[in-house]
Amino acid sequence: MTPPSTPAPNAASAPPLLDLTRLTRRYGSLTAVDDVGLRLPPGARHAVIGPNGAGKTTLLNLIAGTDRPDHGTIALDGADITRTATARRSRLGIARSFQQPSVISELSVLDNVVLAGWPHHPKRRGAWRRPSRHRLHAESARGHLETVGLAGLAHRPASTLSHGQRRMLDLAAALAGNPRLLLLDEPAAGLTDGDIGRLLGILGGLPDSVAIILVEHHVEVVAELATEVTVLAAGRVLVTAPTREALAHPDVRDAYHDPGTTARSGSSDRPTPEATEATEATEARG
Ligand SMILES: Nc1ncnc2c1ncn2[C@@H]1O[C@H](COP(=O)(O)OP(=O)(O)OP(=O)(O)O)[C@@H](O)[C@H]1O
Repeated sequence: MTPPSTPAPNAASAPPLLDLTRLTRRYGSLTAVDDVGLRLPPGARHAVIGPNGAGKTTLLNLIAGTDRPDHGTIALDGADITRTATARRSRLGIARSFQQPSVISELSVLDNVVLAGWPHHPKRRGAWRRPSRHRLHAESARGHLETVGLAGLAHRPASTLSHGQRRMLDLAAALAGNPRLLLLDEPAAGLTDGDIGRLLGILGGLPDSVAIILVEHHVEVVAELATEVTVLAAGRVLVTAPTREALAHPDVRDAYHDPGTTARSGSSDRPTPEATEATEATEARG
């Protein structure tokens, strides 16, 4: 499974898919995201890692538009979207999954995806009173359920799904908007090894037209999926580099070993043994 790492031939002249410039978000005296810059080409496979409280989720919130920066800019395809509403960003192709899967338990698995895709569907108007259009929505939703391996459970109430299945449903709902940029917040959290394997297969199989920013504590997932990694520490970019380089970077190891310099809360995600294994695995691959 080799994610796309080579930009398209005209990538040098085209604007990056996403361009973050000096992005800063403060909560009172705490600077959660501090002067962050990041450029991603279309189809990027990019991971953001860092200790608890490093600012990873806040960064995703700023990109998705559910939070606003105090300073800095966000551009999508060269257009400034810093002040663009979340719903509009979603229609422009930014989708996300959440740390806690956002699933509507009362609805069926299929209807969760239909609902998520509704605002994005070209034939959404009047679909509620036109069965043929309703069928179109259901067909594309079924396609996304197939992608995540839930097609066989389409008519089950979402409340009956396991944690791993809810995560896959959350992913199908994110895919329902046919995103160009998929923001994934700890998609492997709480998954069994088998589920993580399935997740890797699904994400690895997504087309190049979908760029991914992956926030993840499982370093082996990062090593498998990402071609480039940004390490955040106390809101700042410690390093952005190709995955193997970033995971092996001495500052990264120091940061994870010295919570006083980076982590504000807890240190459960110190990936010391995993990072070492993942780095070795990445080195072995290439
Ligand atoms: N709405 C908020 N109000 C005040 N402080 C906040 C808010 N959101 C986040 N923070 C603080 O900003 C810092 C960064 O939080 P964030 O959730 O982005 O970190 P993270 O890297 O995603 O952490 P984790 O890995 O634990 O999810 C933390 O100190 C957090 O407590």
